[in-house]
Parts: sequence; C-alpha cells; structure tokens
Amino acid sequence: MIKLSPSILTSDFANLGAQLREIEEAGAQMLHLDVMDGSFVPSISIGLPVIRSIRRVSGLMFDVHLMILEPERYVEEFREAGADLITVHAEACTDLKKTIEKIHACGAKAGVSVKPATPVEDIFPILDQVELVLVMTVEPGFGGQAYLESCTEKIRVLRREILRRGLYVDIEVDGGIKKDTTLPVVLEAGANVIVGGTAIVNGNIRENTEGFLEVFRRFEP
Ligand SMILES: O=C(CO)[C@@H](O)[C@H](O)COP(=O)(O)O
Repeated sequence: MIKLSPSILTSDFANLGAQLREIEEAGAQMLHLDVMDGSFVPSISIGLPVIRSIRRVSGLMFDVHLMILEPERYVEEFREAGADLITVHAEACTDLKKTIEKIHACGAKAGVSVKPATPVEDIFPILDQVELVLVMTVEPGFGGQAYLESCTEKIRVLRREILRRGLYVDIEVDGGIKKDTTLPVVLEAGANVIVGGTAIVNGNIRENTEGFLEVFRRFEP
C-alpha cells in the first residue's frame, strides 16, 4: 500500500492543531516529524515537547525522522513522546545495528535513512532488520528544495534488492516531491511511503492531500 506522510516542517505552527486535523481528515495515513539538532544538519526544528503535545490530538502514525547526531541517546524519549516509527541516519549513528535494536526494544518500528551522497548499498547489511528505508531526495535540513534527480536510481536499486531478498521493507522518500512531476517518478521507481512538505502543508491542505492520493491510486496494484 502507498502511504502519505505529510511533513509539518513548514507548517504555520501558530495554527498547528487545525492543520493536523485537516491532514488527518483529508486521508493521510502518517505524520512526518522532522527533528533537527543544528549539528547533523544546519537547522534546528521541533523536539520532544511538540511531539508529546500533538500526540494528544492526533491518531496518525507518527513517523519521526531524527536528523541528529548519535540518535541512540534519545530513542526511548522519542518513543515515550509518541513515535510509532523512529528513523535514524546511517551517517549519524555510532553503532547502527545497536541503535536499531534499541528502537525495537522500546516497541517502535525502525527506519534507517541515507543522505543523497550516501550509497544505498551501505545499508544492505542491515536491510533485513528494519521496517523502512528513507531515501533523502534533497540534502536534509530545509523544506522547499528541489528534488535531486540522482536519487531516483537509488530508489530503483533498493526496491530491486528488497524484492530479490523477499523482504517486506517500506521505501520512503523525502524532499522535493511534487504531485505532477516528481511524485510519479518516485512511485515508478518503487517508493511506497511519500513525504510531502511544502506541496501538502502550504496552501489548501485538503486539496493537496487529495491530489497526492489520486496519483497513488494510479500506481496501486
Ligand atoms: O526532512 C526534510 C528536509 O530535511 C523534509 O521532510 C522537508 O520537510 C520536505 O519538504 P519538501 O521538500 O517536501 O518541501
């Protein structure tokens, strides 16, 4: 199944409750929460208090993307705050395998992410230990950037490897996904969890969400 995970990074935070309701009512299945530390990536975004607060008002699956150094230090806290899926960067972990084990031990699903310059083959050794791989299709740090074409082949290679090994691993893509241009490209390449940032939350959330879901239907078996 293809799922939509809207990112609230560029939301109007003064109006977040209403925006979350719109996202949920329009039919998105997940909520993508970008946590940035100002070290692994240049920006600082939201953290534990915001996730705890919105957990009380949202029934969506919380897809927490940790763009922080040594994320293993905070795994339990993000789980307690409400994360259902915790994704860490392969480039940011001291010991990726142990971090994945820690995520599972606290009852969350585990995801691993790679930046655009990191070969997707780097995570093949732990592919059977995660529920999701997040292929960054922009340099992590900011919303509203242009999709990097070089990432399409990474999605294809990853989907091929997952099929070859008979695994059930979701492929999530994040960055520069637009309904009429890059969305069909990533779906064709094999992605099945789609993060939409500015293309969903900026403007009419309901129409934007419905537009994405309509394209999904064209790619569903
Ligand atoms: O993690 C990030 C950026 O680092 C994202 O989740 C952005 O929020 C995506 O925004 P768009 O590129 O879709 O506008």
